[in-house]
Amino acid sequence: MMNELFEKQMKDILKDEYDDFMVSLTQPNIKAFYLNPQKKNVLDYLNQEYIKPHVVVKDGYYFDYEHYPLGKSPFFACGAYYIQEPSAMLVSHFLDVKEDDYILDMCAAPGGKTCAVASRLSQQGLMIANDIVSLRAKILSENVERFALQNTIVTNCDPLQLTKTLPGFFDKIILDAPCSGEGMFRKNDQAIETWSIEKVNECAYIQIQLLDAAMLLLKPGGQLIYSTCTYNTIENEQQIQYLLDQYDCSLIPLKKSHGMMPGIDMEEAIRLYPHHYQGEGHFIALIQKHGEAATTKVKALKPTISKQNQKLVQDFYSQYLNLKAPQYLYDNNNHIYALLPQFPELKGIRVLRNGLYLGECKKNRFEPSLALALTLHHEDVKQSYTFHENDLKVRQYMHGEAIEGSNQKGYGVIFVEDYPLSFYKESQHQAKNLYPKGLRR
Ligand SMILES: C[S@@+](CC[C@H](N)C(=O)[O-])C[C@H]1O[C@@H](n2cnc3c(N)ncnc32)[C@H](O)[C@@H]1O
Repeated sequence: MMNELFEKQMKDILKDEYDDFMVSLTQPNIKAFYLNPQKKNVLDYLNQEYIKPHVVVKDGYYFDYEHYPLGKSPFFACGAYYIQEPSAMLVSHFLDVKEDDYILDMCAAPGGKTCAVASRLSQQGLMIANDIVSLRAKILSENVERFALQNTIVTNCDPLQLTKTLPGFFDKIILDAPCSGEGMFRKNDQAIETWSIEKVNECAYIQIQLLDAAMLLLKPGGQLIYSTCTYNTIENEQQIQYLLDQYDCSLIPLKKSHGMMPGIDMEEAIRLYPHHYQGEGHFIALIQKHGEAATTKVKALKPTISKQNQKLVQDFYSQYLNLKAPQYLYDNNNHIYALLPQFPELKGIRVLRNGLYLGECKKNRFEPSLALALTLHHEDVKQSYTFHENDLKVRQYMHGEAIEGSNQKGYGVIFVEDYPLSFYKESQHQAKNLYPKGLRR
């Protein structure tokens, strides 16, 4: 049952379009995905019959999830694509990403925008993806791993904490704010049930704190993209107006097409309604912070690793990979990460992932991680098994079974077509399963 206050609000906003809007809420929602630019030729392996290019997002596609459940394909587990709602995709689409930008995704879980944007950055760029809720930050971290991102740090904190450590540090900030979720009513019945005007006001209060924090964290000359999946003006245009009144900044106009509507008395912003645009409800605004860009110096995170653990990692690389071990290693209680030199020290902040997690040193050996496997190519590994997408062995492996082997003893990688799925460990003609228990199905 729709809330009467919500209905009145939507009538005020939409006027004679209100009935069309209500009809659109009874129609099925639309699923979409975008390709991982780090994984080549993925489209060649997908069934074109069930996918259709997104109207504006490069490498974005709609798909027929009833007939083609892409979330269940092993390609999904290989990080070949990310499944994301087609309106949400526009946020990263409208952010002008430079390869070496330093970017913060303040409210990042489960990671739809983080993965889209960080996969467009080079190894000189940096993404810090944060979420305040620890369980959600963990899911974010798993998605960052699946997408094979090496330039990304995952944190779990109140973004206000970051303002002390990294003021004026970021070229771009994504603030996909927690909101009252009116735009999700078609997708999620719970969103309807939990809506109230009190919730709108609570969200607006948190959004203001986050916007103030974002302005502190942003470099002069940097850009902030703000989005919500809700329709009321309190959480949208009024928040942007607050920024324009309080800070030296302006709106960058977003190009509208395919039924994207302007903000209310705010032409530069975008409103998405399901009766106009193929996707759920959304609001997006892009803000330019004025001022001369200056480089903020922050303390870099120092690589630290014992000689013994470094040797274990190097021995693993020379024995099993055709790659040199990464230069900057960081040892957190025998869990080894590959840092990039631009990673800042984040004292007092809960960090879940400091760049690429390589694996664990234990009992005088190095055990490689899934995260490392997911970054590899055929030519990077000394031994491997490659299967077609529909090969029963892939299903068996993902289920946790060992598979019959014919390679040398030791570690290798299972590939599904061109994409790594997991390490295995061979002994006695068996490729033992190293697919993490939590992911088996
Ligand atoms: C709309 S969702 C983000 C979706 C995400 N950007 C994506 O594209 O996958 C909002 C997120 O904000 C988080 N959140 C709520 N309050 C927050 C706060 N004060 N600081 C940071 N994150 C917060 C929630 O846990 C939730 O994961």
